[in-house]
Amino acid sequence: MTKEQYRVLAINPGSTSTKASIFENDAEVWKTNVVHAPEELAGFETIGDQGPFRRDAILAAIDEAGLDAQNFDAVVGVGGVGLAGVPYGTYGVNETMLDDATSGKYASHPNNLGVIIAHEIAATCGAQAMAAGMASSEEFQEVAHIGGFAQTPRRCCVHMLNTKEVALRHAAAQGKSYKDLNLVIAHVGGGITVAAHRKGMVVDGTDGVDQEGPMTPNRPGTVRLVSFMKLIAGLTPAEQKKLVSTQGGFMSHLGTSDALEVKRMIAEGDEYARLVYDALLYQVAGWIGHMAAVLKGEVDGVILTGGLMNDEYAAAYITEMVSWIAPVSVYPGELEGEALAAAALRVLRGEEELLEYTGVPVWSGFDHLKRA
Ligand SMILES: Nc1ncnc2c1ncn2[C@@H]1O[C@H](COP(=O)(O)OP(=O)(O)OP(=O)(O)O)[C@@H](O)[C@H]1O
Ligand SMILES: CCCC(=O)O
Repeated sequence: MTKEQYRVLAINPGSTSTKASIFENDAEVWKTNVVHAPEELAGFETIGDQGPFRRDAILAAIDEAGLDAQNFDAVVGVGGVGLAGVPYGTYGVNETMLDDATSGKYASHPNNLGVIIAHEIAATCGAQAMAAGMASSEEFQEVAHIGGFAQTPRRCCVHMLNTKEVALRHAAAQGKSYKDLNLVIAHVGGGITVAAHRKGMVVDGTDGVDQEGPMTPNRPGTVRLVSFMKLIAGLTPAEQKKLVSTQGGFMSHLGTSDALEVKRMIAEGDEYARLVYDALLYQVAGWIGHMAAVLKGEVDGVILTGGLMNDEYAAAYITEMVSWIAPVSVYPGELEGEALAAAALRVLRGEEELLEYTGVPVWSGFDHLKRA
């Protein structure tokens, strides 16, 4: 039986902070972004070890706000990048999912803590634990899976949660359905991904974690491989991992991953900072062109979203380069809390089925095409 009012807690752990929001039906009544100092996180050996610390930080923030941390109908965590490539949707958190998120079998990323924390908090209050917004959800067309080595297939690792929510709202504002439109959507934030959404399916997209696509504030994106091999020669695996996941992009060129700091440098007349800032935007525009080709030029709109799109200069720079493709719409920031709550509410209201996570990816390779 459906209720008139649902209360949902949404949890979204990122690399340096944990975002949480409480929704009463569609209204966000409280939100927080608990920032974790690097020295606090440095004390944990694995990302999984950070779970209790981040969970307690959220519960303390709810308590400090004088709110009830118990009476939830659902606690929903971001599915993120660390789960199997299952169809996009909203899933009940089960043991298989917890095992995959904990082991880092598919990817070890702070997002993995979303479903773990959701499960723990839901268990204390009899709420349904859910996972939504899996970046790893598999919708690629088959040709997009081929990588440059047989051993390195391409896979989906796109900012699904924010970009699909933005696309749903963009379509609705035009009196259309997301499933009617062909869109190229660039999420330009702390991480950056660019994807081709064909009639509601992400048929191709850059990989935000495996380093493909534009450079980001702290990651390299696609790099020249032979030069890269020279760069990492002599580094340990741990040093290599740190280099590619935190030391690229603005960080490599300018010593900061904060785009606002880069803008301050530019305002003080730093010409190199200007060039590097422009280069990130130039690379985003280039990948938008790539995804327009994936859609064979049949593009109804280009959408720019993410934190960096708060900067009018940045949005205008990309728009100038890609507006020949299709009309460009800018949705600065992100709607991830809203997207998580909306996913949970659709299930609670009976509008959408709560899916069962099997841990079995829908795409598992090309064996069915290979000759014996
Ligand atoms: N007005 C602005 N101008 C330029 N950059 C901005 C502005 N506001 C925020 N940013 C930048 O946006 C980035 C953060 O974006 P966002 O909040 O989308 O990232 P995130 O949530 O940490 O990661 P992700 O985008 O991968 O989910 C930071 O680099 C921040 O400096
Ligand atoms: C989907 C990519 C997430 C990230 O950039 O960390």
